[in-house]
Amino acid sequence: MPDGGNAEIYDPRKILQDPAFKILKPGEKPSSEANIAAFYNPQHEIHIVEKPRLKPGPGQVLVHVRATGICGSDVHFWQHGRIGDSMIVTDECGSGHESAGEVIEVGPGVSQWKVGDRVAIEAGVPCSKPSCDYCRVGRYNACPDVVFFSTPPYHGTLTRFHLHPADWLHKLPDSVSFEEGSLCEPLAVALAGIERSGLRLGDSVVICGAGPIGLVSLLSARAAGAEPIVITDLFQSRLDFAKKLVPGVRTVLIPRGATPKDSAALIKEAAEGSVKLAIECTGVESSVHTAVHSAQFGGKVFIIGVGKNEQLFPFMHLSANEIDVSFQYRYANQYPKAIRLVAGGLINLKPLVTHRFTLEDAVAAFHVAADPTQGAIKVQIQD
Ligand SMILES: NC(=O)c1ccc[n+]([C@@H]2O[C@H](COP(=O)([O-])OP(=O)(O)OC[C@H]3O[C@@H](n4cnc5c(N)ncnc54)[C@H](O)[C@@H]3O)[C@@H](O)[C@H]2O)c1
Ligand SMILES: OC[C@H](O)C(O)[C@@H](O)CO
Ligand SMILES: [Zn+2]
Ligand SMILES: [Zn+2]
Repeated sequence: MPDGGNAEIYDPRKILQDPAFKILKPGEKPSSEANIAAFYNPQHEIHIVEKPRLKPGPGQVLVHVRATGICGSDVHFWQHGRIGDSMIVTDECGSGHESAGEVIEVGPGVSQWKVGDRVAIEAGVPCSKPSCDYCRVGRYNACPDVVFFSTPPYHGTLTRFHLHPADWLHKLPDSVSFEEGSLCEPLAVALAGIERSGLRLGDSVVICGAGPIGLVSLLSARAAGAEPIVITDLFQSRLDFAKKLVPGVRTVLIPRGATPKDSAALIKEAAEGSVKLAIECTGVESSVHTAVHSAQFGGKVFIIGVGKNEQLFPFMHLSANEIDVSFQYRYANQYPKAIRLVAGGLINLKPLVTHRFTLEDAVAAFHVAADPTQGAIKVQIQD
């Protein structure tokens, strides 16, 4: 953990060492109004904890978190204890980074927020120092000192009261619910991808994977004017969900064990040709290859999904077809745009929430999110 700045202010050890920090036993009732949260640990346990309700310091705001979505990465950290080589669960760690809530207290020097304001919480807080090249040029998702709440060691926003820097909250208009505000986080991922992919009106697109990220990418690609749009998945139920969400989308069920070339042939048949842009939202090697074989000469494969550390690439096919490959790492500068698109009615996130739980029942919510047979798209925890 880097020293100084946000890393020191949001030092996770302070909460773990606070006498008010307590892990509740299964079934144990928290005291009413306690600052409860869902934490996981290196033993792959998940539980409700009580933690201190901190006072906002200079430049900080205390938010009553009203809605939080469970992301696949929250489930992954709980069940597998790590993502890649750098994000490793080594202690009790708070989950959740898709959140929106209500300002309940402001710290000294905070003038832009008042009690009662409704906000979306941007979970990645970069250092913002002028000496940081990435922060200075606005590519702050690359800040080496970023505090990303819920990525170990930093505790997440799935808690009743969350302390946040005032500059990294975004106002929600009255027409945008807390639920939609929290969904602006995965939407920000998709919007960053759409922006950097260079998608233009009328471009043909395939989206590989119809999970939450594929679905918000679908909504974004539709709003950006892509046509036709094909979406793939291994599960018909996910494709049916996509079709309900965007009736004009063309769906392709990827047969288990099919070669990427065969899968790409199905996509090309559905799209009536090779596509200009393939947005990969699984991170699975065979799906990345399928995306590559679906793209036209001079097209692009834009990879949002994350997966195995090392993957093979169809090198000569990419080379002989001048196919560009790009990646997305989280997002920068997308929240205001996400909120405008939702408020303006261009993107409707509401149907994505399939399950709702109270904060006290967050552990049950995680079990539903982790069990594919439950058919959840987005599980939300509301308080
Ligand atoms: N780049 C980023 O900053 C960023 C941010 C958030 C999430 N992600 C990643 O995006 C990916 C998608 O996230 P999600 O929450 O939608 O995950 P998810 O697991 O819910 O959805 C993935 C979907 O892909 C489908 N799938 C799996 N293999 C497939 C294949 N071979 N062909 C077609 N479909 C296939 C699955 O059935 C599932 O419906 C994950 O890898 C996640 O870690 C990346
Ligand atoms: O939505 C943001 C992502 O889930 C995060 O990057 C996470 O996967 C790792 O920190
Ligand atoms: Zn996430
Ligand atoms: Zn920085």
